[in-house]
Amino acid sequence: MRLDVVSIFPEYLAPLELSLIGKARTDGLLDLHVHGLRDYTSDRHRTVDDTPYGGGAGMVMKAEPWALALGDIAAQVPARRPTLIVPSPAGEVFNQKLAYELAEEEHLVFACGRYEGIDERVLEWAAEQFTVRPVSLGDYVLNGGEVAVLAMVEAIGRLIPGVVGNPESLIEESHSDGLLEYPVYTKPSTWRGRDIPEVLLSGNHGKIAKFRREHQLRRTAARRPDLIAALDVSHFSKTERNV
Ligand SMILES: Nc1cc(-c2ccc3ccn(Cc4ccccc4)c3c2)n[nH]1
Repeated sequence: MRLDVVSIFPEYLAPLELSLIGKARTDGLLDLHVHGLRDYTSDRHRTVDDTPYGGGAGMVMKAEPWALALGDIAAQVPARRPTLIVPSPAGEVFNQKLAYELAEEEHLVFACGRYEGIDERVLEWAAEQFTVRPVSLGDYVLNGGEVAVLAMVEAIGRLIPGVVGNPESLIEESHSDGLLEYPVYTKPSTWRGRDIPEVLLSGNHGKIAKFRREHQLRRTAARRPDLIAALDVSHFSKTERNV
């Protein structure tokens, strides 16, 4: 997968050189390029923003540098129609389902806005050669798109085959089956007077699976009842429907 990120703070994306995503890049599983938007300006001050039409506080990102940057990227990779992800408070909310969907794409481009956002005409112009998707990280306000891109690239990148060492770990984690994950424990079995659930020492894999499933259901019901409501009844066994 090819990924391009455009930002006025390219150094903000440095964490993507670390850990699993960094290794995936050196292994050639992810082809990630970060671009500085100011490289697509032509004035002495490398201007990327201006005052908003209609008035109001703050500044808006000018369209031309974005069109030059995105046009350059699209020309570099004559792939199938790239998907342009535009982090925005006004976007569809990112979740594991969208992460899986985007992990299937050949080429993702991320446009990190700042200030009060990007001139809307950029998204209209980009729709000619990109599939444009405004995406929110959640219902809270950030100062720009970079943090959202770090989160999305990690969530998407780890789903690419070969990035995560043991693909089985992708199956049991939170949200992969619509439920939150069960509690996990490791040595020592007694820690500061606290024991782990005895069943986990039993070696009885059926009982352990049952314990874990029950705790997924309890944890999800307690912390995220909205996820329970969203699940189809076929997701639950007959006994679980009465939990
Ligand atoms: N989930 C989520 C995403 C964002 C986000 C994404 C990109 C940008 C670019 C500028 N801002 C600042 C901003 C704050 C409020 C209203 C308009 C712009 C951004 C915020 N906030 N929260």
